[in-house]
Amino acid sequence: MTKYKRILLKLSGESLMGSQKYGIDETRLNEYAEQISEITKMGVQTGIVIGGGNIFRGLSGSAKGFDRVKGDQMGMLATVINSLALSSALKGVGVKARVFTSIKMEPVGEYYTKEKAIESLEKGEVTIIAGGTGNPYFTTDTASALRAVETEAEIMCKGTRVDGVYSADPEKDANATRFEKISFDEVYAKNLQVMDLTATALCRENNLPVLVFNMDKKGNLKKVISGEPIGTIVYK
Ligand SMILES: Nc1ncnc2c1ncn2[C@@H]1O[C@H](COP(=O)(O)OP(=O)(O)O)[C@@H](O)[C@H]1O
Ligand SMILES: O=c1ccn([C@@H]2O[C@H](COP(=O)(O)OP(=O)(O)O)[C@@H](O)[C@H]2O)c(=O)[nH]1
Repeated sequence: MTKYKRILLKLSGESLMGSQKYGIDETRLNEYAEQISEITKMGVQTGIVIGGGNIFRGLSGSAKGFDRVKGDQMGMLATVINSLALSSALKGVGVKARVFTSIKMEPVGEYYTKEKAIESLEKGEVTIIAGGTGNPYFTTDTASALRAVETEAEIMCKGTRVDGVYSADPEKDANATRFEKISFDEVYAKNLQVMDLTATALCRENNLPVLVFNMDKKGNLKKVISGEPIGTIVYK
């Protein structure tokens, strides 16, 4: 028995770098594919939105003098590169995956519509939605929240490289403590930076819970789906 029938999994682009300084670490990519394969065997309908921070971030581009909109478009294209890499790794472990893009670029991926994505989920295909929201000034966390709500996922599972939501950034503060659960209002009041405010607001308004967990530990995704107490649940 699984706890969820349909999820939206957000994967961090930055985590895909693994031990590298840039780009895609194949070992990490294959580990992700294995973990996703495990849960598809359990029958969970899985939508995926993946970031692009391992390749390009619009904000860091504009800090170097890039036009922000062009930089964000480069960032969105980076998420397409990661999505193609993930679909190929999934194929390698025998999992059927389909890539949709929020910006028209057939035949790289099919142009996204809610209906086509749900059809793909219902067929049991891993449904990867690339290209962020298609708009600049947003993040892939916001794209994940949006696609989760649109495709009627029960939960957004945010796979990161930390064990959940902490009282402070655990990568910077060794005394930070982890919450087992926390409300969107508290995340906002305490100014916790685990997800941007646009994404947080979208989840809160649509009553979409978010589970933040460490995707870099093998077997964790299966634990999430089995309902084991892991990570932090953010709720309304
Ligand atoms: N209060 C917090 N709790 C957990 N993580 C936090 C917090 N504040 C900042 N972070 C950072 O957020 C990151 C998780 O977000 P994620 O979207 O996966 O990363 P990125 O934006 O680097 O791709 C963690 O690696 C952590 O450093
Ligand atoms: O709807 C979106 C999603 C992403 N981006 C751009 O794509 C980059 C990569 O996404 P993100 O930083 O969210 O990826 P992650 O942190 O998950 O690696 C961002 O910096 C933005 O420049 C965007 O413009 N609109």
